[in-house]
Amino acid sequence: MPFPKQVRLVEVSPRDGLQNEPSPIATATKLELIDRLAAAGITYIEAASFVSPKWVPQMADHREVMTGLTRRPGVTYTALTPNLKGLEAALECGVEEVAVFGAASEAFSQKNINCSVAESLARFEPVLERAKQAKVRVRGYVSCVLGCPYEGEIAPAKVADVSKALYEMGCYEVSLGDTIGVGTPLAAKRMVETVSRDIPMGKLAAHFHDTYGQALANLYAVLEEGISVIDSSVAGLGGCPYAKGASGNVASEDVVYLLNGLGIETGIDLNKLADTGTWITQAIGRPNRSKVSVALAAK
Ligand SMILES: CC(C)(COP(=O)([O-])OP(=O)([O-])OC[C@H]1O[C@@H](n2cnc3c(N)ncnc32)[C@H](O)[C@@H]1OP(=O)([O-])[O-])[C@@H](O)C(=O)NCCC(=O)NCCSC(=O)C[C@@](C)(O)CC(=O)[O-]
Repeated sequence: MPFPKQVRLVEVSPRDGLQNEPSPIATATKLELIDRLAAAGITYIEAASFVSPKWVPQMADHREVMTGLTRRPGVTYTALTPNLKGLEAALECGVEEVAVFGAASEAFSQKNINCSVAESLARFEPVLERAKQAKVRVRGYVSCVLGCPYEGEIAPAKVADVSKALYEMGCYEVSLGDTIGVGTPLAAKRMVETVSRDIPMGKLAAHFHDTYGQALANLYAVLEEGISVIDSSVAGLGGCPYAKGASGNVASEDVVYLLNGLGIETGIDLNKLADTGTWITQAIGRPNRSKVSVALAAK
């Protein structure tokens, strides 16, 4: 299949990128990050997470983040909502889109959201219904699509089952998460090919972590399959608190550089994005894991 002409980047750094940070990050820093990302041309930003502050303390300021945003036209600001409680709180903050998050692994589902995969799907149904009433779109995540920190290998058929359930429930897009970044290109290709038997390719997104340095190769493989939505995180920030060994998401700057080289449009200003990566890593005292950002800064 030819590469897509355009790719939409879903920037997850304010949520996935920061959620695992042990020291509190000021709300003002999060807001500045979100605004700098939008100024660089990112049109879809996952800004916060309406989860329990006991589980993920770094996301405890979700209300302040969602209500403190400077909303730029053409940019969607979204948040994770694992249950009705989270959705109601997000709606109060005027959120226009949310995401539910499930897993293809039973053990990960228990560790991450304290319920089985079947229970999670039952929990998401009223979230989807309420969101529909409120005219709020819902994205679905599936974690551990290429491996689980507790169960090891995950069958593509299991990924397809959970993805199909989310899609049929009303999620407009399903994001396939290699939570611990263990995937390799052939496995990524086969997984996407299996899931796309039930869900149109245009409704799938790739959410790859770079723990084993394979994320860009895996993205290239699934772009060839027709994937046209990619989740990424500036400076490669990221990691899930409930996935031991999970490191950062693929760096947005590296993805944009790859896509530019392939002649695929994103509408993103790479230099501004790289500056944002340099700024946030300095602000929170983390190494910049984007090779492109580091290379551009050294020029
Ligand atoms: C899902 C729950 C809440 C279930 O947690 P639970 O303990 O089973 O829930 P509960 O309904 O029994 O409630 C327990 C307490 O949590 C509160 N509570 C209940 N719901 C909420 C809420 N929405 N917001 C705020 N508070 C909430 C509730 O009010 C109560 O408070 P208490 O009475 O003890 O004071 C919990 O397990 C949780 O918050 N987990 C967080 C998981 C998480 O955020 N993980 C990281 C994101 S997922 C990810 O990173 C993967 C992804 C998406 O990036 C893709 C990939 O890479 O694979």
